[in-house]
Amino acid sequence: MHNACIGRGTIGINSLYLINKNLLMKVLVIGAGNMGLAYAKALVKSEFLSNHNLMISDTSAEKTEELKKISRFDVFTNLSDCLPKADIIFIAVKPYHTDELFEELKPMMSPDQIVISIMAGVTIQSMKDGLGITKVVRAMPNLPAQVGKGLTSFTASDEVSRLELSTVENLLDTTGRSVRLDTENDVDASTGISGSGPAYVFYFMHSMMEAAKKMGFSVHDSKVLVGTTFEGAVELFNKSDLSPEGWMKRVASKGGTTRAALDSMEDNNIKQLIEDAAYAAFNRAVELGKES
Ligand SMILES: NC(=O)C1=CN([C@@H]2O[C@H](COP(=O)(O)OP(=O)(O)OC[C@H]3O[C@@H](n4cnc5c(N)ncnc54)[C@H](OP(=O)(O)O)[C@@H]3O)[C@@H](O)[C@H]2O)C=CC1
Ligand SMILES: O=C(O)[C@@H]1CCC=N1
Repeated sequence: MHNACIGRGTIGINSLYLINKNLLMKVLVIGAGNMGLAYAKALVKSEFLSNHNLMISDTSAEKTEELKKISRFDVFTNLSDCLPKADIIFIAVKPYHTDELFEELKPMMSPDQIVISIMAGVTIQSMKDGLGITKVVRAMPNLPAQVGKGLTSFTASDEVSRLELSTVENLLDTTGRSVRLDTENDVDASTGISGSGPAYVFYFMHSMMEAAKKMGFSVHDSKVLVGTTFEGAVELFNKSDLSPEGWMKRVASKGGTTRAALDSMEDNNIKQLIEDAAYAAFNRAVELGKES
């Protein structure tokens, strides 16, 4: 059983003190890719950071030049120019870049800095060893963070204080909701559900769009049919306590069209295949942890 504490992305009374305090802190995001940029954009829009307290760094000069033109944050190619100024550092590079990155960061790190890694599978111990610090948060967000509807699960090393954890939670909630978990194994498990999960949804959407196109719909119309169906179903699901099975029963009439589709899925054991896929992602996260 996973124990979770779910943040809603809203600002509580206790957070007011933190907001004022946090306006003074500086955050650095390393890696301006899908996720790093999603966090950077959400953080600069939030109440927790004032302008130019958000720094972002990427190895690609082309990317940093582009970012300088459009962004409200300070952009760096050289980590030595920004890392020492940061209180909180988000690491958003691919797991296979950790060795070279940690080697570069280690001599510049200071013990008060808090590192929040969003890298799949990279363990707290490997970050402590690789960076020579103790305050480490291991987080697993997902892609809807780009539109403020993300889900970030996280757990932290014992050295991160309760107040620091509240700050971290506030920062994570800028991209949606956060779930605090007890163990790193829970974070690996959540990687198999919410971290990788958007891709499973897109897989299902793609399959439905392919079927629609085979039935003669244009790409545009297939997108509208599928996208609107997902949007409506998710809204129903989120706005009630009814289980997915309960909702399935409401759609399916006895002897009707939906029953025919659901029977076909059952016959093909789709449920088991999806479960296997989620476990494949979970197991891969554990494996990455052993490699890190
Ligand atoms: N994409 C997703 O849905 C999710 C991803 N994650 C995790 O987020 C992390 C980032 O993924 P994603 O954003 O998709 O990856 P991206 O490849 O989009 O972004 C990573 C960026 O970091 C840059 N980079 C590489 N090394 C360094 C370095 N030493 N210093 C600064 N920048 C560097 C890369 O440059 P270059 O391209 O030139 O290498 C790239 O621009 C991964 O570890 C992944 O596990 C977690 C949850 C969801
Ligand atoms: O595929 C990956 O490894 C990352 C982690 C979760 C989503 N993307």
